[in-house]
Amino acid sequence: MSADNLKASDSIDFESMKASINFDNFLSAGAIDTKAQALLRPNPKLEHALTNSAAKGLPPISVLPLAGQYLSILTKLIGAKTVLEIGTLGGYSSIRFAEAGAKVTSVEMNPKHHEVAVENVQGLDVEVILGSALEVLPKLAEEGRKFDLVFIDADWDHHWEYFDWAVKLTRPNGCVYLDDVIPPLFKSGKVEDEAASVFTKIGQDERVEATLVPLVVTHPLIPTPVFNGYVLARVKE
Ligand SMILES: C[S@@+](CC[C@H](N)C(=O)[O-])C[C@H]1O[C@@H](n2cnc3c(N)ncnc32)[C@H](O)[C@@H]1O
Repeated sequence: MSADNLKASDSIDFESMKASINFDNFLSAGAIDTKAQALLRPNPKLEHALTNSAAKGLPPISVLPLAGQYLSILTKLIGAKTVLEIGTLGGYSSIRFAEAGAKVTSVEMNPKHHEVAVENVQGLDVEVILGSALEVLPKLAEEGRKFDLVFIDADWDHHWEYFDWAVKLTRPNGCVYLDDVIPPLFKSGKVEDEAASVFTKIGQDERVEATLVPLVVTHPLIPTPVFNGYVLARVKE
């Protein structure tokens, strides 16, 4: 469908909409992102976490500030008091959840990342468990642990396995946030059936209702806008 196929209506600013339907608009993603930074407030704990993580040689792959703000808002909106995070890195997103009022349990397999995260989350209600997620999550389930929100942000090869455990570990009407679901679809260079299977599996999972939230994101270290997205699932009662 081209922009010209769209019908004008009294309630829609059709000219603006037409102007916004242009593939080249993606080239402005960086400028829009820069403007949107105005939504953020200074946060010394987060700034310290980034500086300390960089000084200790951790990769700059924590959630971006606006995404962190989103996680904070989501935590508050659903009144999450307990958050499970898979993939801690230096604890940037853990800090977001904790400052939003949740007790955070975060799982990290890399000892160096674990050590830096423990430094960065000092003073907050964050437990960083050192271990591989597929070993730690069954133990948490055995202990009968349940969380209000599970945030999955580790490697991309085990999305379904993490999601499956996350659902088991989420209380009824809690939610699972599975990050970075778009880039793995391009792993083989094209979006093929088998790569889409995480959507198929989640779609067939009667324990949840879920949706894809697609995003265009910009990262200071990546020259082009990135097509990314996450799955947000509600665990049924
Ligand atoms: C993208 S980073 C997490 C970023 C963090 N959530 C943030 O926003 O600050 C991914 C982290 O997951 C960890 N990781 C990867 N595979 C893992 C696994 N199987 N179990 C636990 N942690 C894992 C990596 O070592 C890395 O620190």
